[in-house]
Amino acid sequence: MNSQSAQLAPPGRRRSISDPLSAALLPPPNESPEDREKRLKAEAEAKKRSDNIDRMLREGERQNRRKKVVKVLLLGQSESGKSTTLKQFQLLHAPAAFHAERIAWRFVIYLNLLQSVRRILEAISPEADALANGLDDLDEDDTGSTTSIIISAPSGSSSSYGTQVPNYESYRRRLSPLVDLELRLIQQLSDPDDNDGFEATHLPWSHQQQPWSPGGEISPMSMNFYGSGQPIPKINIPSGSRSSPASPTSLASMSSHQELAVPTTFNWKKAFALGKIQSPKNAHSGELQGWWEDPDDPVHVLYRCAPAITELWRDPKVKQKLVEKRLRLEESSGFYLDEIDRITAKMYFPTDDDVLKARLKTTGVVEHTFNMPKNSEFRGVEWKIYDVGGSRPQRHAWAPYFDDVNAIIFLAPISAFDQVLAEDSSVNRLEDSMLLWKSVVSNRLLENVNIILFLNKCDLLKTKLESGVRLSHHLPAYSNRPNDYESVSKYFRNKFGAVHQSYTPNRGRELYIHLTSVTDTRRTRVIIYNGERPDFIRIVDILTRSHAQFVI
Ligand SMILES: Nc1nc2c(ncn2[C@@H]2O[C@H](COP(=O)(O)OP(=O)(O)OP(=O)(O)O)[C@@H](O)[C@H]2O)c(=O)[nH]1
Ligand SMILES: [Mg+2]
Repeated sequence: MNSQSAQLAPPGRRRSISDPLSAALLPPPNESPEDREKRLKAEAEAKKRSDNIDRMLREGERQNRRKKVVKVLLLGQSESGKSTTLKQFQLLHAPAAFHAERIAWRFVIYLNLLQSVRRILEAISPEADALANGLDDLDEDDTGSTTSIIISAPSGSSSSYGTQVPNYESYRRRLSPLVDLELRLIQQLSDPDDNDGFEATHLPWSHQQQPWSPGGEISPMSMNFYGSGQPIPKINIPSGSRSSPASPTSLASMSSHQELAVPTTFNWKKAFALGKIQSPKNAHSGELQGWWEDPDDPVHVLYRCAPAITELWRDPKVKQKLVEKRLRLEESSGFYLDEIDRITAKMYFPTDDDVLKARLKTTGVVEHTFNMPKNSEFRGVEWKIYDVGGSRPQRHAWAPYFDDVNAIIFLAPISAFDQVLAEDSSVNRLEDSMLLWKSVVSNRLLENVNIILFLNKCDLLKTKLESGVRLSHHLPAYSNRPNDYESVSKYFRNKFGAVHQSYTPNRGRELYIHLTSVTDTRRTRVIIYNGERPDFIRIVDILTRSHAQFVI
């Protein structure tokens, strides 16, 4: 019996018979040799199972210890390209999910197109001319906005200028169904549970608010911009024609600077993910039944209005008017006017590039998690990327994320040197970016955070400079330096670098600066991740090797 119990006792452990558990585990005194054999076999199997579980637990622990989370915060003013950068991360690390969501962007793209059309109609309205003529003492150079030209006037104040202005009434009439369509799309894209669908676009804004500076003052920067600090008149013209069915609550009363922003609480991508595709309609032919067969789908109105939109956009007189008003729609967010036929086609399905170009303002903070690919040297690393709203009323939501962030990608759209903020037309966009940059780099909470600076929208900067817009007209300090892309981009690189150098509380911090166009997938991919260990991957490398606090 003793030898049996010795045999049963796990190696290295002594059992006392007074221990009730040991006593219970002892074999029955009258155990037959067959029973003993069965018992020993069962015990061996149980031990094997238990060892397996132990092994799995140990492996899980090991993996957990190895698993690292890198938290990246996307910062920058509104329309700087944060959400677009996030889309590029999605495209790189979760392409299947990105592609599955493409169809949901169809409505946003339609809305972007409709907004471009509305802005043209506003610009060519006789009321706009009447008002512009009344404001001829306004210095043209001081109104340097390309995306915030907001034209409006008391309704009905048109006729005395009617003879001098080409009659665009036919455009208004033919395009009037788009007014209602825009309203309908906004309602659909807003949270259906939220009756006040426009809420997110109407956040209160105080002129006293600083670009963002918790606990830090904003001092005047060395860059001074013509036009900043000078209020630019905002005038509202009802965009609908007299025959428009628009109601007082319709978009006609929503001026063009008011952007739709979908609340982060509303999962609109899921709501629109599948559209109305039911496939196949006919099992034999494989023919698809889709939204284009739904007479209520927005595509039908767009399809019918497409010839008029094309005519409007190509009309030389309209083009001239846009030039006069310096409304460069090609540079504005969500520009699809060069592809009207494709976008308004009944079976239009957004491409990757269409989604990257789509504009939907962010409110709140959106978190996305990506795992590094299994075959990469950083397998096991989890990225958490936070995309925040960049307009001034949204910036208060940034600070809580500063505590445990590992890297910041700061986006400054350097093409915006001649534009003003949508939320405050007295502030030059580049000046705002500079102030924001200074606030971020000088922040003590962020002193050990790696910073990557994307000087973004370089494609637009190049086009703008090539079209003859001079940086020195908006930034006197640039003086008579060459107005070409190389010189200007180098100048901005040095300026932003110098601000970091002067204000960082951590002189040892390396700053990574890239000239980017984040709508360009190929180039952005090279910056974010490629086989040649770009800066970005060097940062991940440093983070994953050296910071114990990233281990969960
Ligand atoms: N041509 C061009 N367009 C860009 C570039 N980066 C962003 N855009 C476009 O600019 C618009 C604004 O970009 P978003 O990514 O929505 O800007 P954001 O910083 O997220 O803005 P908020 O959400 O308001 O804070 C979108 O229509 C983008 O497609 C760029 O480098 N070049
Ligand atoms: Mg955004």
